[in-house]
Amino acid sequence: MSTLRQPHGRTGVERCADTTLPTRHGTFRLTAYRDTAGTEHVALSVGVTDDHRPGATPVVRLHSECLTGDALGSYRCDCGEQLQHALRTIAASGHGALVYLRGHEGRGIGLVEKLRAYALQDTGLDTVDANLALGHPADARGYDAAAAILHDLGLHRVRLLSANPAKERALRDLGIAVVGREGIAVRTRPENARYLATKRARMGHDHPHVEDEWPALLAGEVPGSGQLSLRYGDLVRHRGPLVLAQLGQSLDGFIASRTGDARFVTGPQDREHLHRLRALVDAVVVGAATARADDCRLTVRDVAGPHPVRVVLDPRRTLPHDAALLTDGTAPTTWVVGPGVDPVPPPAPHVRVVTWPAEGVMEPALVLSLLADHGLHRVLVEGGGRLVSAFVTAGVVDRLYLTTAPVLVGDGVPGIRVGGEDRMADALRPTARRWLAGEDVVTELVLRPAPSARQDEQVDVGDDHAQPA
Ligand SMILES: Nc1nc2c(ncn2[C@@H]2O[C@H](COP(=O)(O)OP(=O)(O)OP(=O)(O)O)[C@@H](O)[C@H]2O)c(=O)[nH]1
Ligand SMILES: [Zn+2]
Repeated sequence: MSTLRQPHGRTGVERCADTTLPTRHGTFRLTAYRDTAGTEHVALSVGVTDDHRPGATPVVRLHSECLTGDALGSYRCDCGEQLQHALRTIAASGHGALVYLRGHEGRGIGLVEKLRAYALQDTGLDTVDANLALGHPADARGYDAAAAILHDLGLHRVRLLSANPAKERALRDLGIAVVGREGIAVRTRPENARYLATKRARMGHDHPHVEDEWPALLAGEVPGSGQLSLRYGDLVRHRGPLVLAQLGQSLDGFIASRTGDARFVTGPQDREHLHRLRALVDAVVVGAATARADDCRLTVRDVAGPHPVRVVLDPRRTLPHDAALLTDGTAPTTWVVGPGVDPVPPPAPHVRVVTWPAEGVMEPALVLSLLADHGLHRVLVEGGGRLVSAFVTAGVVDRLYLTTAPVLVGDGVPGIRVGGEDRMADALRPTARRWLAGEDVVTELVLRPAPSARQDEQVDVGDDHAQPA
């Protein structure tokens, strides 16, 4: 196996080994190359065979080696997350390749020089000026070997995963037809914010960042394959009524202590996630007991976005008149009360009182149809545990977001409870995706798959270890 490929550029490559590599994203074909300068590279591919069958345009990533980011998990750059993200995207596409380019370390200046550049950045220089101060170009990378590898694999026409227009231009010049290019948006962290900003401001990078992704999602678009798009894209794409439910509970299944103290079971990242869900729905629904206990406002504060209508289900009219939902006019409140006398004094102008026609339980399906009558079709059921459990048990919830915090409460207000089964095999085990939110784990359970939904339980939606930037 030793074909020398030198079709367009100066540097050619020789294919040296062909094997497989099982990874967390699935098993890739792993092809090793040595270029004419002696540098060794690898390509991880799926659905790429030597008989070069035509098909959908493959997804390709040219990944520049970054020891600190890829192997050591550095947050100074976004390489590690981009690498995992790209492998996942390529695996999910079923047809594509990631070319891992050695010799590109530090944008081609090498590891030691990159670390010297880091030291200069510690004194205030940005990533471009640090390179220049060391006598290097801002970017010393070449893509001849990458193009030769793509040609060798039969990938002459590609969709490129990159925010760097220079990579696209280089590949075009080397005979690869780039029919699309899409950046990989990863979360900006305090540690890499300046680096990412410099890449955009001084190096022509043009990919959406999480900060840019969110406004697009709010506007009803799913901008690429960034973390937020993966997490919330399905909700944005969803047409028609949508019912979400959310609970944050301890590992042993409680949403509050036995005195009702619920501050705070889960951490700030879960709160941010909850606020994103709120911003993506028309209405949030809580039970009166929760509204009383937490005196919650149910508005969107941790992220940008519109406030949903706040709906409180209060069959016995127990919500006090000074409850935040009745006094804070930031967002409209719909107070659904059981039959009886009208509230005295009359509620504030932002409160609409809706009288439930019957005494007793407010059936979830009927609550949803009442909300639909008021134009509220996308609904988030937020608590407490009994209300969320009732909606889940009634089979009306599309997705349940259950966040578990590494805390043991022992006794308290129960979180999710569904009807038990005798046999484990009969237990509710829906399709699930999960991600870390700081210390907590968010699990998304798809209780009612949308007809067109992808089976994407393998999708890695990224972890939030850092505080929201
Ligand atoms: N010299 C230098 N290199 C860096 C620095 N930070 C990251 N790198 C290197 O930059 C390379 C990655 O390039 P980036 O500019 O982050 O991204 P890109 O490959 O141009 O664009 P994408 O395709 O969108 O990822 C890796 O080889 C890193 O080692 C730095 O501060 N100085
Ligand atoms: Zn890096």
